Amino acid sequence: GRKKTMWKYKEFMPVDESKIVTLQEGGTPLIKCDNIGKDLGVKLYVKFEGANPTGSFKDRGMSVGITKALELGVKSVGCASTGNTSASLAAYAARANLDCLVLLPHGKVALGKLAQAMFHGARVLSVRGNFDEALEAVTSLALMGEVYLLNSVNPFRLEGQKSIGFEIVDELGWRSPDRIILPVGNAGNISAIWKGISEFYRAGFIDDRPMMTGIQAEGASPIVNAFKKGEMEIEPVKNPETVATAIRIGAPVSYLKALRAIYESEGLAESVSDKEILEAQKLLARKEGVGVEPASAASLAGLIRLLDEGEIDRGEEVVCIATGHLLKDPDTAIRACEEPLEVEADINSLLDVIMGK
Ligand SMILES: Cc1ncc(COP(=O)(O)O)c(/C=C/C(=O)C(=O)O)c1O
Repeated sequence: GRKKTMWKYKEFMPVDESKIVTLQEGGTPLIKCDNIGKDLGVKLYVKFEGANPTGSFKDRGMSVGITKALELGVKSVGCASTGNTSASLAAYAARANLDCLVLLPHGKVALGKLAQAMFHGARVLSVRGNFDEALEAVTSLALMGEVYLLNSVNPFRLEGQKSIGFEIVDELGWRSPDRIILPVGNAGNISAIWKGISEFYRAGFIDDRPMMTGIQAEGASPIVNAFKKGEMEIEPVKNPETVATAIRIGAPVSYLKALRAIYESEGLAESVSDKEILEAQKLLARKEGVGVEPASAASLAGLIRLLDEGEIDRGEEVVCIATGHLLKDPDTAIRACEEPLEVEADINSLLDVIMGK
């Protein structure tokens, strides 16, 4: 049978099947997390998107996006990125033999992602500004026809990412969990997952839909602010700040789709502190063996916060989307730990250390 990839659902993808650019993305693990779930009193699953070819959910959207780029005959692709989009675009562009230009916010990109964008051969520009300013700049370039824009403002990206929703309901036995919780930055992913699940709902494959719950970092939470006021317009955050650099975004391009997904699904939006994010990141790694980058842990941090606030009921079945692999941001991981102790290689020195002398 066909390898477990997102292309199991190719009939729902808007691409000509013959020339798909793929690294066998998708088909990621849905990991039951009873250790943490029991403590919290919920039935907890983690959808581990770190298992994708370049280590984040972006690969799903890039596979469709680059396939369409070839269909459209473009020669060069581009994006602005907090890191993972650029890593994924660089890899898929290389595979499709397309030139690739990425604009990254200077000094604010996690090491693993920067290494990937550079090593896969993208032309990397380090922009003196934040992600939002970089996105504005690359969008102008795209409007001049210099590059084909593959940020999540490009609908083909969402057509790939909606497969996260397909896989969750398929794996649960053709039914929805009570709630899907995920980190929200530029807000493409929450919109895409809601779209996918709604397509299966309208096709009659499932007869219920989950509550979509978006989590942002306190220093970068324009969508949460709008949700709490019941509004459909956002106030962009001028200088977004968070240790979770993947979601250090102040003017999310897909905010309207995201708010619609949250309201339509009777979901929620909440923000969490950097401290809560880093604690949740460690909890996943040390209680479940699931290694995720900081932004991905925002989904668990949000679950904990919302349970404490009584916004989420004990006993709910919840899927947290872990959007990127731990290795993406090794600096933050190492900074959160004790310095390794240096020892001599001889047994006596080791025994001294092990015996706590
Ligand atoms: C690990 C991780 N978790 C969550 C998000 C937020 O998803 P969206 O709400 O769909 O933006 C991102 C986004 C990254 C970029 O926007 C980029 O790479 O330019 C991410 O890398």
